[in-house]
Amino acid sequence: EDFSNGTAPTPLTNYLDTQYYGEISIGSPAQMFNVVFDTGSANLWVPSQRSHTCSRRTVFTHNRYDASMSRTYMENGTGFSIQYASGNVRGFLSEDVVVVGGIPVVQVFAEATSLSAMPFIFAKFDGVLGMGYPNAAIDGITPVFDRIMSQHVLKEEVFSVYYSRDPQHSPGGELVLGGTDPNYYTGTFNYMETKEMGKWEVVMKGVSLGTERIFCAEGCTAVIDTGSSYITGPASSVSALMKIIGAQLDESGYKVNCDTVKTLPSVAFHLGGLEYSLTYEDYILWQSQIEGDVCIVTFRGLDVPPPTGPIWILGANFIARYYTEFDRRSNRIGFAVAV
Ligand SMILES: CC(C)(C)OC(=O)N[C@@H]1CNC[C@H](C(=O)N(Cc2cccc(Cl)c2Cl)C2CC2)C1
Repeated sequence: EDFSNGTAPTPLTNYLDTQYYGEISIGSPAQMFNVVFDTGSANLWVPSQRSHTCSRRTVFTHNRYDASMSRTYMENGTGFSIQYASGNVRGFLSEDVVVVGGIPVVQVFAEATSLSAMPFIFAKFDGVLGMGYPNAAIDGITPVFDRIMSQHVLKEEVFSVYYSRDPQHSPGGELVLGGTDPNYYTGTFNYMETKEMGKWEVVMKGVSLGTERIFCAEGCTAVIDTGSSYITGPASSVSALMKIIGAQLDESGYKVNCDTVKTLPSVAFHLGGLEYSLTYEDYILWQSQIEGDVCIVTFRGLDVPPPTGPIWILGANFIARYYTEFDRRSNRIGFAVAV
């Protein structure tokens, strides 16, 4: 990929509208990995060849980084662990040449030696490339995008994300470093300042069902998280919302009767002076399964304790409808209607 015009695109794969990942390389010669570009975190980790738990070839189907095969590998060895809400990753730090969208950087990253079964057993991707701010980075490691910005090769200090809405679509999505891709949005961008320096989050003025603003009426925080599949909100608000639309909660989330889907109301998020509405087409995952069609509602209850919470997390299903530009130069987020 030549990024002579100062922008570097990476095509993404869309797995079931819930996981969007693209290819990067680490090491010389290049070892390829599929990673989620996650604005909700700020570290890069991939599975390690030097791993006891992941070494059972039968179970482990992901690519693993092999330092002994890279002539540009530099040892670090510091311990590393990430505690996700839904699981954890443990390993140690290494340094090597990482190439994203054709741009090479010398990067400190984590070789994962143990991944919690949940949720990584469902992961189609190998690892995670955090696109968050440096202050969110564990072990104070400079994130990949910061290393790229300091090379002054990008036209603008921004990156943009397109997520397709159905897996058959090709490409399943696109990450652009340094700009936006007019092929994937229409109209103009509406920008809003990030709530505080160092997080991809904005002030939200309310959540409406139909025309009535029923949640977050006094204002709350919305995190724009490319690494989350769904929309999460305070459990009490989400369960009230699900009750109104007649969704039932079972072990794998909220479901509605597929016959009622077309009558479901829009849910709107009031951000930066505009209402961003999602129709049932945006928030219902219609899955044809053996025992018949299942209609999953892509909302989840999640209570994040203060001072961080209460927050709403707008994930892949929101980004699939609204093309998103993350602007590090002006610390703002822009939305345009995705095509
Ligand atoms: C506090 C801190 C640790 C920084 O928080 C985070 O890193 N918070 C991350 C915020 N973004 C989503 C991340 C996440 O949940 N997963 C797991 C995941 C997501 C979707 C689908 C699947 Cl299968 C999986 Cl495994 C990583 C892949 C991005 C956690």
